Amino acid sequence: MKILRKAADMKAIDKASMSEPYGIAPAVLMENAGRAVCEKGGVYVGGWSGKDVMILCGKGNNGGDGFVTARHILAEGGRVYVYAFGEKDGYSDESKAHLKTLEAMCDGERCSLIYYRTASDSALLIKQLDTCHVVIDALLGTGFKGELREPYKSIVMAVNEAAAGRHVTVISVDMPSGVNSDTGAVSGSESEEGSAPVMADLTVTFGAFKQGQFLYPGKACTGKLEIDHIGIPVALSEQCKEAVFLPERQDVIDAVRPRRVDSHKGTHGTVAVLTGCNDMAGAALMAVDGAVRAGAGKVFLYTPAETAKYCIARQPEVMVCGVGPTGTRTLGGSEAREIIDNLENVSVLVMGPGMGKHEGVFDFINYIAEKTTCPMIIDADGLNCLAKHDKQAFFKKYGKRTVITPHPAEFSRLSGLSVRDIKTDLIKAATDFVHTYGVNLVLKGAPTLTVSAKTGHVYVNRTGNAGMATGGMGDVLSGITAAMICHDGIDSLAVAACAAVYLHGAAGDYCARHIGPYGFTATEVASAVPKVLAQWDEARPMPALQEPYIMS
Ligand SMILES: NC(=O)C1=CN([C@@H]2O[C@H](COP(=O)(O)OP(=O)(O)OC[C@H]3O[C@@H](n4cnc5c(N)ncnc54)[C@H](O)[C@@H]3O)[C@@H](O)[C@H]2O)[C@@H](O)CC1
Ligand SMILES: [K+]
Repeated sequence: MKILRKAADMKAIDKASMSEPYGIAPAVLMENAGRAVCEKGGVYVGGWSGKDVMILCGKGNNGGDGFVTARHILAEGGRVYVYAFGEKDGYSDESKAHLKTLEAMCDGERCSLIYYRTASDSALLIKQLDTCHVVIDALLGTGFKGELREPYKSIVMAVNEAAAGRHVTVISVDMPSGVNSDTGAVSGSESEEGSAPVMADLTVTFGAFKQGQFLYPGKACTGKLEIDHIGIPVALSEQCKEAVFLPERQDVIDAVRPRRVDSHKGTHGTVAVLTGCNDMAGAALMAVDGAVRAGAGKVFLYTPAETAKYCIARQPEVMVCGVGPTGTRTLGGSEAREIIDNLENVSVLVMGPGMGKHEGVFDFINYIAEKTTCPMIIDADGLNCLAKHDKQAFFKKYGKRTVITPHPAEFSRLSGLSVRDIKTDLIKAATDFVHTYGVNLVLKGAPTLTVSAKTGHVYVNRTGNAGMATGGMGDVLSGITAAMICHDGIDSLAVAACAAVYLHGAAGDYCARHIGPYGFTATEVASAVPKVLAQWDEARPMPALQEPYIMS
C-alpha cells in the first residue's frame, strides 16, 4: 500500500538519511533528485536533444534540484535557460555546490544562467517563454505555504499561459509550485486573482508521494505523477506510524478474499437495514440493494409499516418487515422496541438513509445501539440527528463498533467546522474528529477518506468519478459497507469500510466506462458491483475456485 507523506515527514526522513547510521550526503539526494527529473522528464517529452528548456529555480532546495536537472538535460543534448531566484549566498550548502558546478558549465550558448533580479530579467524570461519547448518548475516544493508571492505569482501566470496557448510542456519538481504538499490547497483559492499554482503536465516527486498530490484542488494541478526514491534508505521510506495510505487495487483484492467454496448463506453475514420513512422508501431500497450486490448472505429491511408497502417485492431477495401498526410512517423509540423483540443473530446494522428529520430518530438509534452489540453503520439522517444530540456520549459508548459515513455537509453538522474549513485541510478535519470521538469515519467526497478509530490510519480512496455525484450513491455505499464487514477474512471495521469505498468507486468507474460519464444511477452502480468483483477474481494470483481442476 502506498504511503502519502507530509512536508514535515519528508524533512524528518531526509534528516535521518543524512544521520548515522546512513550518513548520505545531502548533495547526493539532491543529485539523485535532479537526475530523476531529467530521466523521467526526458521519457515524457521524447528526449532532450534539440529542446530549449527553461528551468525556474526558487530559493530553497527545490531550486537546488533544478540546478542539477539543468546539468543533466545539458548532457542529454538540451539547451538550458536557468533562472535563479535566490541570492547566491542564500542557498543551502548543497544547492550552492550544485549552482557552482552549473555556473562553471555556462557558455551563454547551450547553457545560460540568469540571476533574476529586475524587470529586465522578467522581460527576457517572458520572451524566452515564447520559444522554449519545456519549462521545468523548480520554484517551490514542500516548503511552499499560503499564496504565491511576487515575482513567482506573475511568472507562474505566464508559464500557465504559455502552456495553454503554445502547448509548452510543464514539468514540476517534487510539487507543482503553489500547491500545499500537506493539504492540496492551492495558491489563489483564497481570492487573489492571478496567483494560481503551476498546472503541471508531469510532476516528478521524491522519496514518497505527498498528501497534496492526492487531494483536490492540488491533485488537479499535478498532472501525471512519477516517483523516484532518490536513494533514501527503504527502512526510512517504509516507516509508517501515523500514516496516510493510498490503497491500490491489489491491496483491496488481497483484503477481499475469495469466498470459500463450501460456504452457505449463513457464512456471509446477516445485514439488517433499519431505516426509511414514508417519503423516502428509495433510500432504504438502495441501501439493501448495496448489501445484496456486495454479497451479504441475508438482508433484512425493517422499515415503517406504511413504507414497507412500497418496498415489499421490489427486491425479492430482501426480507422486508413493516414496523409499527398500519399507517406508521416513521421509526422512533417504540418501533425500536418492536424491532429488538424480533431481531436475531444480526451481523451488522445499517441505520439512517431516508429516516427523515423528526425527533424520534435519535431515540430509535440510541435504543437499538443500547440493545445490540454488533457493528453499526450510521449514515445520512442518522448523522443529522446525532449532530443535534450528545454525540460525545453516544460515540464514547458505541464509537468503536460504529462506522459513520457523512458527506461534507453532514460532517460539518457533526464537527461544527464549516464545509470550507473541512475542505481546506480534509485529512486534519477527519483525523481530529476521529481522535476526539473515537468512531470509524468514512468522509465521503472527492476523494473519500476512511479513518480507523483503532489505529488512526487514514485511507485515501482513488476510485470513483464525478458521475457518482448524484442522489442515492451514499445509500448504496452504506449497504456495500455492511456486506464488506461480513466478508470472510476482513478483520477490522476500517478495512471493511475502506474496501467498500474502493469497491463502490470502482463500480462507479465501471458504469462511467460502460454507460456514460454521467447519467448512470445509484442502482446501476450497485448492479456493477458483482462485475467488479468478477474482475478482481480474475486478477487473483490463485484461482478463486478452491477445488481440484479436472483437465479434460
Ligand atoms: N528528501 C527530501 O526532503 C529532499 C528534498 N529535496 C527538495 O527540497 C524541497 C524542499 O526544500 P525547502 O524546504 O528548501 O523548500 P522549498 O524549496 O520548497 O521552498 C522554500 C522557499 O520557498 C519560500 N516560500 C514559501 N512559501 C512561499 C510563498 N507563498 N511565496 C513565495 N515563496 C515562498 C520560502 O521563503 C523558501 O525560500 C523538496 O520539495 C525537494 O524538491 C531534494 O533536494 C531531495 C531531498
Ligand atoms: K516545484
